[in-house]
Amino acid sequence: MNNSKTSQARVLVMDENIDRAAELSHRLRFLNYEPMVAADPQALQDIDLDSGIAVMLGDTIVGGELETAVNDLLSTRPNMPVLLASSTRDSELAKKHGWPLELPIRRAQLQQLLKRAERYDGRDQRQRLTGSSRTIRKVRKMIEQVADFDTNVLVTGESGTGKELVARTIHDLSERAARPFVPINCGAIPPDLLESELFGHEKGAFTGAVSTRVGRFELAEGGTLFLDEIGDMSLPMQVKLLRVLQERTFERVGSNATQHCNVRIIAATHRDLPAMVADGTFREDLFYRLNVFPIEMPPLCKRAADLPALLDELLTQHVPGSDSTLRLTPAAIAALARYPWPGNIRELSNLVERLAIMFPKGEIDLADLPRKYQTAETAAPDAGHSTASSSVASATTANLKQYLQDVERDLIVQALAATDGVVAKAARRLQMQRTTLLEKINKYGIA
Ligand SMILES: Nc1ncnc2c1ncn2[C@@H]1O[C@H](COP(=O)(O)OP(=O)(O)OP(=O)(O)O)[C@@H](O)[C@H]1O
Repeated sequence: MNNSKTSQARVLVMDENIDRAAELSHRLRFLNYEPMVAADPQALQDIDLDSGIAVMLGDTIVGGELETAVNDLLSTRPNMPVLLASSTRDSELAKKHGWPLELPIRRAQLQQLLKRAERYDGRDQRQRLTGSSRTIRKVRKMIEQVADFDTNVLVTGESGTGKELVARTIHDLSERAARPFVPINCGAIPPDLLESELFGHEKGAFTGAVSTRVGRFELAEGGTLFLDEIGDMSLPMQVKLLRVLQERTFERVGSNATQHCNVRIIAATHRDLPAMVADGTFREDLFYRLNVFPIEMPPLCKRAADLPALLDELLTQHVPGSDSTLRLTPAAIAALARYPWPGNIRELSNLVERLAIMFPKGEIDLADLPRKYQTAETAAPDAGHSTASSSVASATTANLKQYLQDVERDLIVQALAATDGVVAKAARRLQMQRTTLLEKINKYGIA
């Protein structure tokens, strides 16, 4: 039976395998989508691409002419969702745009991804979790796995690693996307005010309650409530929260009227909750309620391979006008890759914002960076962090060779992508000899 959609969304099917494309088109029609098949770049040009389209690729496409055509297409339509067959995941295309689609295609997965792609189309991609390192790919996969369930999620990780972004992405990909995403920082609100913030209050419920106020649970009705810094919540408040999670009901402060709520909970903390449970400062029952699906965000120093992509992303965010020529030299990027980043992506974002003000155009070289970023060795003490950051720094030093190789490989891939694979141009961009670049391309097995 067809689904109940009234207007048909277009799905561009790109596959050099004609039989498979035909079979997929048949399935798409059955699911009430309008398939348009392109088996080569010429066919792609003949297709009317005005309406929102989800793009799907067969596994033979990457590296071929179609990939170039698709890249051209996506350069003018950065919000277009792309469903990619599994064996293409390592390509630049997959890293930038793709949502993995397993082959052979199963109807349930296809339907789920198409629904998600329809919801996603047109959304601001700046909020996407940038990066293609192994850890971040794993996080992305977990987000996709859990998004469609109402399961409670606990996101852990150091401050500034992107925990809130993870929560928003889960919400955006979920069936609740059209309803509110309501964040609250439990650590920033005085304990005696947190209850009324969460549940609201009636007029006159306490001194200062001059009018009735709706709480965050009510504001988030039908959507997602993001409880940031949950580890900072007082024990009495933990008891109250536990009750809402168990019974899905609450009362405004000063009211006897019980209200039902339909809210998905995502909590986050930089604290070690199991240790807090052990020393009695966090309730074990609440911990288990929240920790149904844990996601751990890696610190930036463990995601060296993502640094160039994050810099690109943050430059786009902080530099007004997408045609800016501002970029960092390889030497500057290499220095940033050595830095331990105790403040994680937030610190990186602040730095990029500052650089974008100081150098609105052109190249930012090593000497242009604030001093503490120029060499990792001087960075750790300057950063004012104690044991945690020194251990991060020593771990970084131990992996320095691998770390720098990851960054070098990424820079080469980016330079090649930016110069359409012309090695001589890429070499100029990277300020290295063409022969050296060829050696490195060989060494890293870059296709
Ligand atoms: N993968 C990413 N790509 C681009 N920007 C990111 C990414 N992750 C985080 N950011 C940016 O870094 C900043 C910090 O992220 P976020 O607030 O989600 O971190 P957090 O872990 O929730 O921090 P805290 O624990 O301090 O609340 C934000 O400006 C966010 O947009």
